[in-house]
Amino acid sequence: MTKKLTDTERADALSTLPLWSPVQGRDAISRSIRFKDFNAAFGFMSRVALMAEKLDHHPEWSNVYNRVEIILSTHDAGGLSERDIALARFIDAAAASA
Ligand SMILES: C[C@H](O)[C@H](O)[C@H]1CNC2=NC(N)=NC(=O)C2=N1
Repeated sequence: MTKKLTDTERADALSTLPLWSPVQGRDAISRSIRFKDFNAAFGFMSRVALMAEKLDHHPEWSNVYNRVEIILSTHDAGGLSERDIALARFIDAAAASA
């Protein structure tokens, strides 16, 4: 069972993820990403989806044309865990090379 991060672990991890913001009212982080067009956005989502399956850890997300809104939280733990941090790092790398 994945554990929630402690307050210190959470703060340390978030300081290394400047593009992510805490979600108000819940233990989760979010990032909004704008791509060149729908093709770039959906290509990114496909790459993240394959990794999410591999990690058995899935984002809450939505897409409108070239924008993807992502929320990460660990449902089994009821909050942010190191799995969210790992997925956030993968997402940042995938978005940077899109
Ligand atoms: C059964 C399956 O392993 C679990 O439901 C996984 C799937 N993907 C998941 N994704 C996220 N974000 N949080 C979870 O707790 C989670 N649990």
